[in-house]
Amino acid sequence: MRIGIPKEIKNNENRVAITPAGVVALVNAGHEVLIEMNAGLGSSFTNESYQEAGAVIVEDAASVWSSTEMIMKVKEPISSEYKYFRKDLILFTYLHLAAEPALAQALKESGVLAIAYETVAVNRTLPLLTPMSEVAGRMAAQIGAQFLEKNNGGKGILLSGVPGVKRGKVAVVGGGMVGTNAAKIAIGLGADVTILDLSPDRLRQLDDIFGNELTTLISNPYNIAEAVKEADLVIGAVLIPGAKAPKLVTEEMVKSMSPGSVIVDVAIDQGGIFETVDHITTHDNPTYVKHGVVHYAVANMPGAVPQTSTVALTNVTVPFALQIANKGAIKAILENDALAKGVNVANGEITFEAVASDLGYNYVSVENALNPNNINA
Ligand SMILES: NC(=O)C1=CN([C@@H]2O[C@H](COP(=O)(O)OP(=O)(O)OC[C@H]3O[C@@H](n4cnc5c(N)ncnc54)[C@H](O)[C@@H]3O)[C@@H](O)[C@H]2O)C=CC1
Ligand SMILES: CC(=O)C(=O)O
Repeated sequence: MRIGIPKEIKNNENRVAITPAGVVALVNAGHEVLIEMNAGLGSSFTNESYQEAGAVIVEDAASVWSSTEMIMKVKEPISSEYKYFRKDLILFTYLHLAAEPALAQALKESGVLAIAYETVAVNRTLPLLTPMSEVAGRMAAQIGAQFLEKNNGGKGILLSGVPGVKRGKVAVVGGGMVGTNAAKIAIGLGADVTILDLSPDRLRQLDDIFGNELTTLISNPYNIAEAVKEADLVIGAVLIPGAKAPKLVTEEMVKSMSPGSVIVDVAIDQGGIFETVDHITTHDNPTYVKHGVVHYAVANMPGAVPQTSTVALTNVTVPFALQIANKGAIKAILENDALAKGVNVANGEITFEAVASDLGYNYVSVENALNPNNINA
């Protein structure tokens, strides 16, 4: 199969969808890899390092998209890339379609076979989301600490406090990958950390991991309101796979926070959990202030630490890309339930139930969408 890797063009997106090691794996299996010139530079991979691994460097994005069967990306395509969509194209990338209605429409109309990293599922885990959630969760505590500094717009506290002065309070809503990693770093920074999750079993696991260093609370509107009101930093880390994130933190709750507090809405890629987060921010302009609270809502946080993120991401994506390339997409999907769960759009149909329901489309199962006879039957 011919596999194309365009340069990422989202604001400050420095990751790339493949490393030289990934190229070697694909080329050794008999595939061709075409990489847009300089696509790896943001992650410190030169054109020469890709060529030595066996890839072909292509000058422009249009040629990468038009001359390959599968495009591997990091971020969801932005509108200037929709023109490259076509019926016989496989797109393997993050998509977050519940929060991207225009992209969902463009993929449907074009007939692209779109496989979303974030919904590929093995049992109840999301292996292609996990490494970036680890990165973003760890960053969230770090970023929160930074914006709590007075010169960055915050109230001017050090999360650890110092002897004789109380510590800062961090509330993490959602105790999955992002939440656990945010808690780990916030605890490491010396903060007083509370985590809220819907699942009592998850809270038990977190209690086993962190012991008395972490307060666990069941997630309900009462507990969220209390925790948010007391917190200096609130981190949004909830996910219902594929679906638009629920607005768990209301405007009233945000108003109850003291001036100069900070919100980091990591779940913004699925629409965000704070009512007061009304737009996605960028690494160039990461925050805005509403009701006296600093809001951070960057949807590609790991793009700021590309040397870590690109390797972590491609460690998990390349084995799935190999399956698709080796078997052909349809056989690979039908033989691997994990990959089938990643399919969000096929043959003009939305094939992920939560996406269809959030965007108001009919849901068609992957098997039926891949076999048009079934749809008409
Ligand atoms: N902004 C960015 O750059 C990045 C954003 N993300 C996003 O972060 C979000 C979280 O991802 P993960 O931690 O990997 O998901 P996860 O599936 O590991 O964890 C989500 C947690 O939310 C909990 N949850 C569900 N409903 C809840 C509720 N009402 N109250 C409290 N908890 C609830 C679940 O029980 C689960 O423990 C996702 O939207 C993901 O796409 C991930 C990486 C980068
Ligand atoms: C998960 C995601 O969308 C990201 O890492 O940018």
